[in-house]
Amino acid sequence: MDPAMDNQGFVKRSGIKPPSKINLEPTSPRALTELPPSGMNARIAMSQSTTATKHKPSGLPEPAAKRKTLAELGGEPYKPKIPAPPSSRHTSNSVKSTVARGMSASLSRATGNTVSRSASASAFGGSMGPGAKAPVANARPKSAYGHNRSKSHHQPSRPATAMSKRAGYDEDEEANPKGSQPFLISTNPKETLKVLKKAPVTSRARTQSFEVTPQKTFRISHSRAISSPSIFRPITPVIEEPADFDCEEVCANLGALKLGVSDAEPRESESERGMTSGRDTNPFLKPAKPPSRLPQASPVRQTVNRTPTRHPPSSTPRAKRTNFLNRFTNDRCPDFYDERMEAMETQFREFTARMERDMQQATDNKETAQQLQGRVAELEAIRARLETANTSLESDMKDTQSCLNTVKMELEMTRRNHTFEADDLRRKLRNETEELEFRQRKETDRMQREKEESEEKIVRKFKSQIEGLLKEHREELAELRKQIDADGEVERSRRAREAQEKEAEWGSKLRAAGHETEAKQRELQLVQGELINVKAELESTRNLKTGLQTQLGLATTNNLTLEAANQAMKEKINFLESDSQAQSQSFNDLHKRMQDAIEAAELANDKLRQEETLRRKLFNQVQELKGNIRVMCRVRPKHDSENDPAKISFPDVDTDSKEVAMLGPEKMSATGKDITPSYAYSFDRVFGPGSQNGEVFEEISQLVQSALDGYNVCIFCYGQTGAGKTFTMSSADGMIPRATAQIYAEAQRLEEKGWRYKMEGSFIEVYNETYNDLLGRAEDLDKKKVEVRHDPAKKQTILENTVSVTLDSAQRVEEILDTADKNRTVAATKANMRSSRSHSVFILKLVGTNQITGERSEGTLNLVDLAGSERLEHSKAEGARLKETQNINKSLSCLGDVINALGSAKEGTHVPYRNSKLTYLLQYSLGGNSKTLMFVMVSPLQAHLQETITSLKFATKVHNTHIGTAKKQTKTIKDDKPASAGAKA
Ligand SMILES: Nc1ncnc2c1ncn2[C@@H]1O[C@H](COP(=O)(O)OP(=O)(O)OP(=O)(O)O)[C@@H](O)[C@H]1O
Repeated sequence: MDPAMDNQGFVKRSGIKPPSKINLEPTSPRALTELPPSGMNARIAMSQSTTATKHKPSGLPEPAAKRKTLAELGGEPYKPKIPAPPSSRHTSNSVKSTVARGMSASLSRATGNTVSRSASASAFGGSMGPGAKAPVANARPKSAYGHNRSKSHHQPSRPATAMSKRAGYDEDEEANPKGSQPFLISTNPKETLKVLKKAPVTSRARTQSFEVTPQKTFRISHSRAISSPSIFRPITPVIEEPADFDCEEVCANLGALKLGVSDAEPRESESERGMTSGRDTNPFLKPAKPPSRLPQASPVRQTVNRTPTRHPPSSTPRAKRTNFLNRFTNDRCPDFYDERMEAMETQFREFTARMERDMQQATDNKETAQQLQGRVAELEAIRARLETANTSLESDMKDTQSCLNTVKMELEMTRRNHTFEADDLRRKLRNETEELEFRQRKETDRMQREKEESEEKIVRKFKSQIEGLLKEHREELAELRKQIDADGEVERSRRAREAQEKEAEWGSKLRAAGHETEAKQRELQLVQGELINVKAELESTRNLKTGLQTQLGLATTNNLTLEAANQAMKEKINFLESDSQAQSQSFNDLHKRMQDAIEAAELANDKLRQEETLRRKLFNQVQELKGNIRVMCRVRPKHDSENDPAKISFPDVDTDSKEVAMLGPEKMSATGKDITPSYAYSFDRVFGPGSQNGEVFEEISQLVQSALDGYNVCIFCYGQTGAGKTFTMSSADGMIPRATAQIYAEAQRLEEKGWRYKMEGSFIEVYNETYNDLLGRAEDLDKKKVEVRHDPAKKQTILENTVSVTLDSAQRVEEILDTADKNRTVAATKANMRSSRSHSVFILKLVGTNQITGERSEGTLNLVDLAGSERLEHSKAEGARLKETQNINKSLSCLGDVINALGSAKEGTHVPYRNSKLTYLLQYSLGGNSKTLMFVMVSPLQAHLQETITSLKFATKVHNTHIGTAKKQTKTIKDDKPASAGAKA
């Protein structure tokens, strides 16, 4: 990793400010490494350009780039070199490379022109010392100069110049018998002097001067025209001497020539101008002034004056040559010599001054280097400190990490404890709610009893009062009758007495009339005539008497009646006059009490209705508290024919009956011990093998009640084949008949509270992902296409092409079950074992209306007997069985997915109801608006243990799912619209 990045990270963590990047750079080993010569120039250029912008933390001067001198390259100990001025560093470098190239080229030429490039390099090395490399790498291969140099490398030989031919200097050949031998000149003056001292000088040579221009010319020139051919044959240019070469003219020209100053690029000129350009192109004949193309830096010029005093004795050919040259020069060009000497001295002084400056700068550089080393040491110390801090931070981080892990573990523990506590609380809540429910039920029963008792009491009381009143009235009437009878008797006897008196009166009258008649009879005779008259008169009198008697009788009767009536009226009047107040008071009281009793009965009824509503509400709240998805487990008993029972225990059978534990087969543990794995599961209720259907139904009866109250309820049995699903759900005393019987009884009971229920039942089978109507005709079973549609607005499922039976009596349920059973039996004969290979769904729609309260409720009860789950590898099913098993497993898995999705508790989560026909059919009976109860059926056999554990795991997953709060589907009657349904039976 980049240390700077490291440091930044460290700063963030520790707050210690790291040194700046620039500050660190010198500490890096690379910064301290010497660059190879080929990289020098680039480095210098870079440092020059970047130092201006870089931050200098210590304020130290930028150390001068250390460059190897040629002497260093040659393996000599370091000596301060004359540095070029900063602005001309690049140029100096190129000068060096040019020098090197020039030298090696010259060498190539000098050694018979057959030396290869490597040979020239080795020659350079030989000259400069071991280990030195020719700086060819620095050369630009495509530069014009380089190109020309390359050309010159391959030149087979330097052609002999006309001048040399013409002059025919034997001395030259003598001094340098192998031809012209150029000297290799170093930029190091001492080196140069050394070379020059060793050089053989002819007696004729007076002055050999050479110059080093900063650009790329390194030239040794000598006055060839006036000296005998010397060893200082010019490297360049090769001059084509004109045919009329005149020594005098050359001297004259030399007078104008400032020796040591020449064309900056003679070689280029040479190549450009060609070797035959004549005198005009000869640089020696040009005025010697620095060309404008030269770099701004003044060229380093090294001039060695080889004065005669330093020459060897004149007896040597070299001395002779020198003397000759001096003499010649002094004789011919004294001014030029003086000027030249002066110039040389000036240059020497300049050179010395520059040497001193360079020495001073070297010393400064050393100091700077030392300071930098100190800085490097400081930075190293900082780095060490930072590393220590980093290490401590890392250890801190590890500690923090371990703390974090501990905290995480604690958090996990707390969470687990919390879950346990929540479970406990939930269980406690459930127990409490159950207790509450129980109390509430008891309270309701008690109130009901009290109400009935009070009603009975009131009725009894009223009855006795009415009876008392009636008795009183009867007695009064009897008395009145007796009195009337007695009065009638007295009247009758009086009337009879009156009649007897009248009779007696009329009898005496009759007797007197008879006496008179006898007297008169005599007289009759006398008066027989008169008698007949009298007889007639008598007859008429008799008639009158009869008439009178009849009139009397009538009058007597009338009189009696009138008297009786009169008497009754009189008595009545008397009676009424005496008791009317008390009687009316009594009647009023009686009426009032009756009114009160009726009002009390009304109030009691109202209260009862309110309590019924409250009971429903409380009941459903209790159901909600119990959870909208509840799971119960039932273990069927072992049949006599079955062997090898599984080890199943019920740890809390005496208390809650909510746990079941299975013991797995014995296993050998890693430590070599026999261990028996135990699998414990907890549900809302666990029924052992001894439980009866009635006991099971008691637990679910409340849910069935919810369907009447307007909820969608779904009860399904899940488990492997033969675990007891059908026995629990559809046997003669299973959940379906019990549920329908309860619903019917409850609907009857609710009638007195104003509820009228309409109940319609359907029985659908899902076999191989197709719907079949189990209440239709057996022959249509596989022909009729049953359609299931949904009404999302009403959240209702509509079955088309199915028979739905109205439950108008308890017997209808039995009929439904019989028909369904028959159809399944038919199907079972058609397809082997179909009954256990299909899902059967009994759907009971309950629509209730209350005319008194105006309420309406729509609930559905779904009782589902699922097909037995089976593992394919276990069943080894093939063909049709394989397809059945695959369809069963698919639909059961879809059921699991639906419950999972419902439990994800995210609003808008997609619930995959459409993935199977079963879940599609139960869409509105599973989920938010419904209450679900799952029975997981368990086989008691060891052979089914694995399948049992799988079923129990699935059930546990369902048990841990929370599917939201169910909503009651109630409306007022105004909103009532008939629910659509399938074909009616
Ligand atoms: N609780 C129980 N008490 C007595 N017998 C039972 C009980 N449960 C189941 N059985 C008997 O076990 C046998 C298998 O039961 P059942 O047919 O109900 O299983 P199933 O799970 O419905 O099987 P399938 O998935 O094949 O329909 C039947 O003979 C049934 O009478």
